[in-house]
Amino acid sequence: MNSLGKDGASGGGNEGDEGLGYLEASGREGAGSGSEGRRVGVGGRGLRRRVEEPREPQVRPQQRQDEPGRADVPRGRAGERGGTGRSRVRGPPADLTGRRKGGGPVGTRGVRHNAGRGNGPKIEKLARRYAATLRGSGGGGAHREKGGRAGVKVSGMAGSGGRVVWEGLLPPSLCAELKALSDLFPMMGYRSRTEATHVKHVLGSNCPGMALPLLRAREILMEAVQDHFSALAGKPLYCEYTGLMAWLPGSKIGWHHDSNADYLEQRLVSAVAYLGDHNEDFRGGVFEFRNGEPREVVPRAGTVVAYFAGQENTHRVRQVESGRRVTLAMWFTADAAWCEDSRLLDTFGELPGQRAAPIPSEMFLAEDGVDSRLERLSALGFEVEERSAGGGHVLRLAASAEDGLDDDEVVCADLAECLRLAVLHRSSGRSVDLAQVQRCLSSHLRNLDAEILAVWERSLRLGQILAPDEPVSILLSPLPWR
Ligand SMILES: O=C(O)CCC(=O)C(=O)O
Ligand SMILES: [Fe+2]
Repeated sequence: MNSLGKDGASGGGNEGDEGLGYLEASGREGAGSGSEGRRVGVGGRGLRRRVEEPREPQVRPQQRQDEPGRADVPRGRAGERGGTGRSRVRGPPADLTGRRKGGGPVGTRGVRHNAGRGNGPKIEKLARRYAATLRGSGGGGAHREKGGRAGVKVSGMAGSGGRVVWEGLLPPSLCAELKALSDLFPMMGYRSRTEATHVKHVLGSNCPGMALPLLRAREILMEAVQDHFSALAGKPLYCEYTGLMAWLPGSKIGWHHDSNADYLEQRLVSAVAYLGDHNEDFRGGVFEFRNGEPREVVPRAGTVVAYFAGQENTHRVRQVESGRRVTLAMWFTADAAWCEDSRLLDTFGELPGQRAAPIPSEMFLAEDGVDSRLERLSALGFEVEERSAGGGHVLRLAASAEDGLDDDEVVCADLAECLRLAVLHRSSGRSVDLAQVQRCLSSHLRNLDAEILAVWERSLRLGQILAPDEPVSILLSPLPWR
């Protein structure tokens, strides 16, 4: 059993999970090739394929006993995701996907990660560092906060059991990078009409360098949470889960607290960073506590809400009406056995990317069979055609009347490359042709991957691999064509 298998947003897992099976899976991107070339983009109805049972556990639904949202969310209805009126790309009907087999939440009380495997000394080092943080905080996290983080506004601490809102904790450029990253890895989330991008998905992809901004943001949140909550909890905290979440139209979550199931009981503190702005990037999706102050958190890029994961912080997220609400969700634990760093280190060893294998397509299929990458491509205004001869995909930016530009197309190795080019093209503007983007991106990615290998070698601890002021950019930095 791969220890990382007991992972996922639910933090629990299923008996019999194969762990990070996708890292060893042989399934190629674009399975189903060999058929005639066909459109799979806008209006192409997605890639129809019979789906193998996934070896990677789907990120499981967090079982919320007290969540009205779960029962009334209809699952598996084709064409239901989104609802923004944009053109839809549909995949095979739900009965062909079979992808949730064995993926439901299973109580795993007593199941623990084999976190110490090969990492005993590293964990001790971590614990020592956390203990030092705790001592350094002078027993008053809140006090430090007030004088602390330059430019960060703090609210909501008084009498709220440690509940805190940091405004401007993540810089806008980092939020933009993370939103782009969420566009690039839109794997199915642990809740209906959501997408999730866990740090392991990025490290295990063929571009581990893209994990840099995620690790940087993880570090910023981790430090803030440790400063504030370790002292309040009276014990050191470890990061237990780090993932980007994209909430699509129709998604919501009813009243719940974040440690409300057997397999979530290790969770002590929750932190959610908002990466986009309410009423600009999306409508709806306001966060609300049932009691106490602050009662409501209106998402703004860079704002972080953090709170103890117990019942005293029962909360909900109101339905997202339109757009894409992207967050960075992190949970923290006092139980070293659940430390995410050690699970990632177990899986990737000293050098991420060395065990990289394509993430199987099943992980991108929603309950209604929609391939989320195709949906993203469609939303960005691209079509994809799967080629029969020589494999690969043709990525096509359809000219629209407003652009006054010709159709532009390029051949990509797989859907992951299609998405990278599409996202980057969007961020660089339509005057750039796709072939130029492709040329620049491939050298940029080589450099990035070399960079992450270098920083990984410099430190064993994930959260320390980036110097605090090191600029991090995967897509949105000035690239050669600008
Ligand atoms: O995205 C948010 O604002 C909170 C999400 C949440 O409550 C959860 O994932 O448990
Ligand atoms: Fe929650």
